Amino acid sequence: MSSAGPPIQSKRLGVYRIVTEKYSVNNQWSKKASQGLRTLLRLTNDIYDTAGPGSFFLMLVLTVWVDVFDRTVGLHLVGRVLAVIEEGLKAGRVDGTTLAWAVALRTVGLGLTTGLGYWGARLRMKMDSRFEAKMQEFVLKTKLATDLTGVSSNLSTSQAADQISYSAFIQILRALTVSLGTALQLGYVFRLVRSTGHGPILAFVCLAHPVLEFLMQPTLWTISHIVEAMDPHYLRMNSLRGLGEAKYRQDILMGDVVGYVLREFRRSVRLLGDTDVGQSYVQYERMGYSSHLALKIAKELPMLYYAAIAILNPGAFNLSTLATLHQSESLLSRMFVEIVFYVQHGAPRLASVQTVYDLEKSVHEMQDGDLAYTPHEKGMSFELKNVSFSYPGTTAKALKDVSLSIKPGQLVVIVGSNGSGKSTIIKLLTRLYDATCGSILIDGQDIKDYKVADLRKAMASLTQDHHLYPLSLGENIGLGNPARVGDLEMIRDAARLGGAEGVIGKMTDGLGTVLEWPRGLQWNNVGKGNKAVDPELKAAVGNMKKQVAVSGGERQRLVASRTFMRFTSGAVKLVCVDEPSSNLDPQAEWQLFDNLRRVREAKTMIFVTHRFGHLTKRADVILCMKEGTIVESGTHEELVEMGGEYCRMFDIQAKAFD
Ligand SMILES: Nc1ncnc2c1ncn2[C@@H]1O[C@H](COP(=O)(O)OP(=O)(O)OP(=O)(O)O)[C@@H](O)[C@H]1O
Repeated sequence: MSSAGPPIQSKRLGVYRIVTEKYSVNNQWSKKASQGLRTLLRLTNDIYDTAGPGSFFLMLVLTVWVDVFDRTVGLHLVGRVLAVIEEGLKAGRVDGTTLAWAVALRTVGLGLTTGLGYWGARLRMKMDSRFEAKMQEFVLKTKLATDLTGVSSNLSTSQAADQISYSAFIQILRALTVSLGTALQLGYVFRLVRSTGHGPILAFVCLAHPVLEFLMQPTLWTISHIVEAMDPHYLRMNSLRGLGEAKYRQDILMGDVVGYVLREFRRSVRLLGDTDVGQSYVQYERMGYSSHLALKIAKELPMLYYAAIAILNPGAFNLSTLATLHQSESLLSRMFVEIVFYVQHGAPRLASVQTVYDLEKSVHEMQDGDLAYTPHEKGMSFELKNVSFSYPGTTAKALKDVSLSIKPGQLVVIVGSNGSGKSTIIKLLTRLYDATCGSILIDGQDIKDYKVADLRKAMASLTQDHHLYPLSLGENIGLGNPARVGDLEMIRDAARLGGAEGVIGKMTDGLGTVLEWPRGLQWNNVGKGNKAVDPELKAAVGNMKKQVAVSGGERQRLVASRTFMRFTSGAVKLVCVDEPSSNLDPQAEWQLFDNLRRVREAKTMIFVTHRFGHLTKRADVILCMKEGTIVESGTHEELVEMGGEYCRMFDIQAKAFD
């Protein structure tokens, strides 16, 4: 069956289960190779574009020089020096001029090669950074454009994207250049021993060890695999070890469970016994005794060969040829190992480059429409007809056959128990997801017909899910209206309406404060108990660690300010507010809703809330949800009179004040 992937095999090693694909030469091979070639061509082209023709060709020439010519030419020059010395030793007098020339040539060659190698490495480093930045931009662009459905279905791809670098290209290139260098080196060995007829045997003797090592040494790095810790005692040990983390400290101390945790840890260690917990990679690569022995013998083959020649055919080689051959042999063996390394590491990298390129194919799971959205002057209207919805990758229905209509400018409040589908309705109305069944109309037209970007411009949302960006507080608010992100006056106004004035005032850098500056801070050997450490260094780390932090309520105020900033575009026709006040104190909550109410004009407003109060009383329509359906709808008075689900929830809250 062509659709089936390669068969897999599973192996238990120590505490791990290791699942790998079984290698088989099948028709997938040529498909993979041609795909790899296409990726390599695209990658080469991209690198060429980023580096420019000058740097690109210079890098090629330098790499080819170092890998192809240098080693052979270098060996030849060393051989010449040794030959002159040998002749001198035989004759009892060394020809000083010839020797000086040979040594000078070798020295110049060495200097030249070192210089070119250094230059090449610098050039590669520069190209590496430039290309890395270009790929990061590509990945960022595709990630930013990916819709929510795409995000959930492409999780692994986006993880792979972070590991990309142009080293894939360099490794494939070096595999090619080192192969070429090896061929040249072999040619040189053949030429050297042509007269003796030992060329092929010598080549075999030189390559036996690396080839055997390649064939016999199992390795996990280069094959698709899954490693899973299986041993229940090992898993429990790790869980218990995890309880040492700072986040559990309060629970552990207050719960008085230290003794229990330590006792259980010791018990797990006892039950685990001597089961190997070493790294899965190391366990996988461990070889049996006979394989080890075979490899050791293969390594000694050249020495055995020279000894045999010395006994059987003493005149076959002179000393300098032997010395050069000995160098060749170790060089060839090293080069073979290099080829294997570059191929083995280059091929998976190339595959991960492909996954990055594939990102652009899967950006939009949702189809964009082509109709421009012309806003209704009073606000957006909605019509949901028999809408059902399941989140991507799930089968459970978050919404079941929901039908409703919202008129322009209405204030709608959605209430209902946890998990009843309130937030999901908002996500469909703002087209973060498409309904699985049924249809949604905006201003009488199918939501899918509109250009998504147009719709988003006309929408503002404020939920608990919003995060602060790792940018300045000013940008965090200003990005509500990207066109005015630098307008400090507007930002301050928005901060006042969102209740964030106080938070910003507290910060030394005001609107310029960055909360989570990704500094990649690392330190080592400067912690407590290390007496040798300079106290100033310790203090410096202590100071560095301080990140500016805000409380949950302060974060919500900043996020709310961003929403108020969004209104400054004048294009917003729908405001969705999904329980943003859980961390706000009653005064702040009242202020937030009051400020939102003040900007209500020409906007449809939809609120999701668990609290019954001024919002529900002012609502034009309340939708009461239960288990993915709308069970009741109407005004507060109508629903209370109905005496159903809404009335029951309202009574529970009202009783608290009796
Ligand atoms: N991203 C998601 N992936 C899968 N299922 C989800 C996702 N988000 C919500 N659900 C499920 O969809 C159902 C409706 O969730 P929704 O968030 O709309 O409820 P809610 O009424 O807003 O709840 P709450 O009052 O707790 O905020 C729940 O069963 C929930 O588990």
